[in-house]
Amino acid sequence: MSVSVSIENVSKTFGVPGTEFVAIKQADAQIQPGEFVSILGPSGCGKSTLLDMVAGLATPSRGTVSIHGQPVTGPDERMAMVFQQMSLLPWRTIQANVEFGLEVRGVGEAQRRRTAREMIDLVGLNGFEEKYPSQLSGGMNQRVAIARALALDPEILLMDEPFGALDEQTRRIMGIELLRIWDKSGKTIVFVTHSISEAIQLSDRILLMSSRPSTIREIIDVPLARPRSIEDLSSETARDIELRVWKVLLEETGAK
Ligand SMILES: Nc1ncnc2c1ncn2[C@@H]1O[C@H](COP(=O)(O)OP(=O)(O)OP(=O)(O)O)[C@@H](O)[C@H]1O
Repeated sequence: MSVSVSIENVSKTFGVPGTEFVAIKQADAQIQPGEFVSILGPSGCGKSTLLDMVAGLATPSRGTVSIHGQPVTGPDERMAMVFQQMSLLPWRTIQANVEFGLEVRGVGEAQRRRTAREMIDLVGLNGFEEKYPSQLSGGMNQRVAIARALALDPEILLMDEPFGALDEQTRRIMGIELLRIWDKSGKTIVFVTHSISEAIQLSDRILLMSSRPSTIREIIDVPLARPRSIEDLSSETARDIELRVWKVLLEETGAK
């Protein structure tokens, strides 16, 4: 099977000569088609920067990010991004928000309406099509953001702390929903999170970054069967992974 996302020898430096600093020193990882991979690491280590480079929203200072062997040179139709901040248009209905990206792509109205309805259905928001974002909860709005990204039918869904602003219970439930959608759609998902338990709940593998100037310090397999029950997530295997991640994070932040 061909590699979906390849991150090779990537570094990222910000600033101008004299005041520049290295955010990412060296990142290497390969993500397979259909995989669910989380990026986890200390605060400010470069998780979003790495995701932005995969998305083509930032350019590596050195090295290459490729999708199926083709270097990423900018935003690409094979990828769609979901951010933590609600990026919905408040003056548009839920239906019109989900249609937005399709409209930009010039998709005809009938097709747009059909696809948007399917995606609204997929994220469990049937009946809310004519509501506005302000009439929905935070979790529901994030479902809309996911529906809008999925409407573009990307091969790779890039998610930057999409549930970071939600309470713990909603977050866990959104994770279960996301896994259901992932299972149905077969998309590759790259998911940035601060939450160790969320990474264990969701991922096939965790890319664990060091502190800045960062590297991908470890790539951790999450060998829990799917679907993952609440018991699986508090099993010895899950606890061992959590402990292993915590040890690295505390060591990286000098807090051990
Ligand atoms: N456009 C930019 N210009 C200058 N510095 C930047 C830029 N984007 C990010 N940085 C810096 O690069 C480093 C990595 O930032 P990034 O947001 O990728 O980290 P993160 O791990 O996602 O952070 P957090 O844990 O806070 O979400 C930080 O020190 C940040 O201030």
